[in-house]
Amino acid sequence: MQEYLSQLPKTELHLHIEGTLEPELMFELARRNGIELSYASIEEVKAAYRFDDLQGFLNLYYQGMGVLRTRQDFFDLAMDYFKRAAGEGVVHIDMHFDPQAHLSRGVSLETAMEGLLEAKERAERSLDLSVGMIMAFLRDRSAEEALQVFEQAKPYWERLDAIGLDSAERDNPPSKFKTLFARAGEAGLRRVAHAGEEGPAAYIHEALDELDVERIDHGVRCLEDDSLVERLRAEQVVLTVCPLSNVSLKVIDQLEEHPLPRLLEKGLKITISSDDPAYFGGGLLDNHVACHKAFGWGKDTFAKLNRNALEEAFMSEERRQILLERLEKSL
Ligand SMILES: Nc1ncnc2[nH]cnc12
Ligand SMILES: [Zn+2]
Repeated sequence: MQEYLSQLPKTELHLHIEGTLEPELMFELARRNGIELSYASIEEVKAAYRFDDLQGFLNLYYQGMGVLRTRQDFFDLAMDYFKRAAGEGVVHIDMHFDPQAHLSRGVSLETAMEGLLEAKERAERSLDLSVGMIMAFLRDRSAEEALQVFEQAKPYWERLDAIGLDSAERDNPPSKFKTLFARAGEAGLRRVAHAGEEGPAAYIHEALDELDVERIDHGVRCLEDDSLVERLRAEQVVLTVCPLSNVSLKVIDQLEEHPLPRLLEKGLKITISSDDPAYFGGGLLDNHVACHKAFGWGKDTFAKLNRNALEEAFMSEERRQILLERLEKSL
């Protein structure tokens, strides 16, 4: 099965590029930029990656990305991940990135954008990988700041696929960002949002109704509301579920208890992703292998999850057709 899962062309719709920062690269970038880390060794960093909840993780995630200073750092971060992902059979990644987390520590939008865009272009030329760009906004910061950053990013709008909404979900409802999402829609951008990870099922309804998003990142708490489940099924709204992330952040106790099998049984359009692979114990292939072990899923289920992801990915129709055909041949 491991071999089948390795060669299966896999598509990831939910990945934070800053969450791919492996401790080894963190140390290298710290050295390059003359930054003193609060960790003495790579082992110490890894030992710190035990979280009680989303906020516990976010504190380390924002701290870790402090080593990213130059355009080259952003390029290296992304390229490092793209190579690893392509090496394990990932053919497409829709990548979130968090400009506000860099602006707030004095790193310009241009520095982050130029480094990430260069890595995307290099990967698309030199690896068998396509990359979608999702500019994410931090929901625990103000709506005014988000709008201001979105306007500042105008020179890059045509190179973005979508905007997203992430960071601390509790008490930061989607409706807070209604104006931003309307503005992004007018600018021709697609929209996605994290909802129903730690926040209530009502936030999923709200993201659909008030932000007009086309997919929900996580969404696992939809099961608390039968009418919502029925709506997600009828509209075939894609959920980008992140199994290892949910275990790491204690959204669920253990993978065997994850609602994924129930979500599939209910006929929802499910995909799986790695979220922040450097922090949550593995990339997209590891998530596949863990689900196989926990749920006993066979080839058909994994084919379906990746077909779903390919159908919804931010990529050209030409590449989608090529990859869909390749997926069918790999079965
Ligand atoms: N799992 C997650 N939820 C919310 N915001 C995030 N930013 C990075 N990973 C995240
Ligand atoms: Zn996420």
